[in-house]
Amino acid sequence: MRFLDLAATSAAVTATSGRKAKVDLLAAALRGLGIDEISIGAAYLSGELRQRQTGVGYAGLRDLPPPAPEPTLDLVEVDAAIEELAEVAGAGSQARRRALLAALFARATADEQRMLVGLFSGELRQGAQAGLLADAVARAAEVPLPLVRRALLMAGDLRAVAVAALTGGAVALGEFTLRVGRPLAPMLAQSAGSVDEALAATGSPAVVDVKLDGIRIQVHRSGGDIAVFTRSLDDITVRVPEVVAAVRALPARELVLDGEAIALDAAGRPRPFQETASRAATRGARRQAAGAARAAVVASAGTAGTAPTGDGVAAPDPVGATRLTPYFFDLLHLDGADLLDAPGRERWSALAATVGPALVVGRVEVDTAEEAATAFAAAVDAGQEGVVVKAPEAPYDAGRRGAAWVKVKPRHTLDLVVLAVEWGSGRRRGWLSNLHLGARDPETGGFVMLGKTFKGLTDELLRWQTERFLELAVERGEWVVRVRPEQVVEIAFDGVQTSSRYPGGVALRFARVVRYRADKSAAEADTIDAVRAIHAGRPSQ
Ligand SMILES: Nc1ncnc2c1ncn2[C@@H]1O[C@H](COP(=O)(O)OP(=O)(O)OP(=O)(O)O)[C@@H](O)[C@H]1O
Repeated sequence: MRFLDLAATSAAVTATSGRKAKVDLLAAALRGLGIDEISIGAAYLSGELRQRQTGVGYAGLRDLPPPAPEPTLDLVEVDAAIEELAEVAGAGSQARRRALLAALFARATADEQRMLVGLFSGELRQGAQAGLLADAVARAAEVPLPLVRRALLMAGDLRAVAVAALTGGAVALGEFTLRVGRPLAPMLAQSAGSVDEALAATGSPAVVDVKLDGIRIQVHRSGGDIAVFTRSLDDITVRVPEVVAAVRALPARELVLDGEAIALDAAGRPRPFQETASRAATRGARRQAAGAARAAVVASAGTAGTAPTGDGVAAPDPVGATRLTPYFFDLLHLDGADLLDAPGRERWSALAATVGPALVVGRVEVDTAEEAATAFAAAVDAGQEGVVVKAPEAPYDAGRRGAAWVKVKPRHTLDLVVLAVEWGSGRRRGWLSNLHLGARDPETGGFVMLGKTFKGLTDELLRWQTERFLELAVERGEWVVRVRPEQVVEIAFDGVQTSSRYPGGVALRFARVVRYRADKSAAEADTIDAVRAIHAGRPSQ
């Protein structure tokens, strides 16, 4: 396929507002791809390059050569040129990279150049696009959408799924099953303002789990090989040897466990979240592609105290003063048996029998709202973040945010995306301070602004965010710096009010920063629908 045709599709998708029309455009483009172009085309249509690192940043995209008058590039050529660029290393690499980039851009027409800039800068990478593309793959391959979604959750890799669907149809998609060692998208929770609301969503009886404010861990064990993945499927095995050691001691050969790792003080109460988070420090860690993740489980993880690096050299002890304790709340695989579709109660019995009472989260079964309220109060008194109310019989819905898990915290929080930042004044002069906050709009793939805040920012956060947002800057005005919508921030607020000031018609009351979320991408931020649900007093997605 000509690169120009793909660029035209991408531009048309952006310019079209209806979801169905977008999916139609994407499906038509997918159908037009040759076998060796599917992986490349699927990546470009979701706004990504196939190469994770190219060494080309914003600065490298200035001063490009004038566009070519006629289109000559095809997809495979563009991908090969970028591959060559990505492989440049060693002395003189910057100049060589610049020359290769200039050569590629000189062959591209104006529309093609725009597409290339979007791909290199990451501006085309929008969460909703990946969702649309799953629909488009189903349409183009004429297979049921749930099959594509399921394969995607198991593989975590849209390109592989697109290739399978378009070349082997439903049969090939069926081969993406749970594989020990390959991380799968974790099940997510809806959010409610009270335990009553949560119970209304799950039904009674329900189980009420303590919600630990640590880091989500998905632990895969195959014999002596153990790998630990975060919520965003980053491999953090070498960073958490104490988790590896705990799982190594369990009496099972093959396991996939879901849980939370948390730092506790001597009295068993949670230490501040930042301490736990610093141990995982996933920012910059690369998301594991399916293949790399498989390799990770093969590279046997170390025992507590030392952390072998990839080449077998012992790295300094990552545990330091902050020891993490794992607590598990789900079991997805046990010694050859997949448990994803088994009822929650069965998964819990198998989990408790395998890991023992010391390593499971606190859970009680409740029949009434009063019992649930008591469990909630006990969790909060113990210094925990809240509870997750769960429907006891529900299957494990990988990657879904259904009504079977509903979290309740004593205060509202949302994970929003920073759209722009204002320069501070007075004591904050010279620092980027007031954040413009946006919720994700799954319909358009864009973001809807909900308000601004500069509250809750420590000096350390101000320093960090000034550096971070200058990195993400796309337009530097005198007062406001517009940024690429990539940084997720957790915001606490007192309520949602109707507002004529902001485009979504709603605004947050007393928004303040809780923390930056390095473990979430903008595609996973909360949606405008979730904000509207809070406004209307319903559990939200
Ligand atoms: N007992 C538990 N059961 C399920 N999830 C739990 C439990 N304890 C802590 N958690 C954490 O709560 C999260 C559930 O909320 P959600 O799926 O919305 O993810 P999230 O957006 O990361 O949530 P949050 O920011 O509230 O932690 C899980 O990702 C997990 O990390």
